[in-house]
Amino acid sequence: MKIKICGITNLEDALDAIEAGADAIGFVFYKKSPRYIEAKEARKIVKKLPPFIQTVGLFVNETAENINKICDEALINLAQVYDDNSLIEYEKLRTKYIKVLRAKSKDDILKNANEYILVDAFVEEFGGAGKRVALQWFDNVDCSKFILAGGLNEKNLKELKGYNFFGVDVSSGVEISKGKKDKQKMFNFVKAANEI
Ligand SMILES: O=C(O)c1ccccc1N[C@@H]1O[C@H](COP(=O)(O)O)[C@@H](O)[C@H]1O
Repeated sequence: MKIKICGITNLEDALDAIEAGADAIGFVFYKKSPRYIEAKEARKIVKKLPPFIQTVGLFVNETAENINKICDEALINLAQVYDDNSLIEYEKLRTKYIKVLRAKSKDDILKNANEYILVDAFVEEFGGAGKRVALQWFDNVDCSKFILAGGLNEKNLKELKGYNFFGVDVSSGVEISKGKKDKQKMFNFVKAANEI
C-alpha cells in the first residue's frame, strides 16, 4: 500500500512525513487553498529531501504550460491533476501525471477502474475538506489501480481492509491546523495503512 501525505507547506512536516514512512509528499499549487505553497518555496523543501521520495504537485483546473513551469521550478515528479472542465492538453505535459476522479457515484468508479487514478470525494469547493468517498461504491470492483483520498485518518483506515487499494492519500486527517501537520498523527496513519 503506497502512502501519500499531501498539503506539505514546510520542511519540518516534509521530513516528519518521510520519517513516518510516506512514499510521497504532496504540495498544493492551488492559490485558493490554505495549504498553497509557492513553487520556489516547495523547491527549497524538495532540495533537502532524502532520495527515493516521490514529490507530487497538486493542480486544480490549471493549464499544461503552468503545470510544466511549476513542476520544473519545484522539482516535482508527478502532477496530481483536478481537471473537472477537461481543459488540460495532456499531450503537452512534460511531467508524469495522475488524474483525480471526484467521485459522485459507483458508476464513476466503474468507468475508471482500469487506469491508475486518484479517487477523491466530490465537494463543491475544492480542497482537503475531509469528506469521504462511499466505500460501498468499491464493493466488487478491482481497486488495485486506485489511490483513495478524502477524509481518511488513522481510525477509519481499517475499513479499507479487503479492498486492495494501490494507495492512500491524506491531508486534513494528519493536520493540527490547515497547512500544519501533526507528527504523531502521520506516524499513526502510516502504521495503520501498513496494517491493512
Ligand atoms: O488540500 C487542499 O487544500 C486541496 C485543494 C484543492 C484540491 C484538493 C485539495 N486537497 C486534497 O484533497 C485530497 C483529500 O484530502 P483530505 O485528506 O480529505 O483532507 C488530498 O489529495 C488533498 O491533498
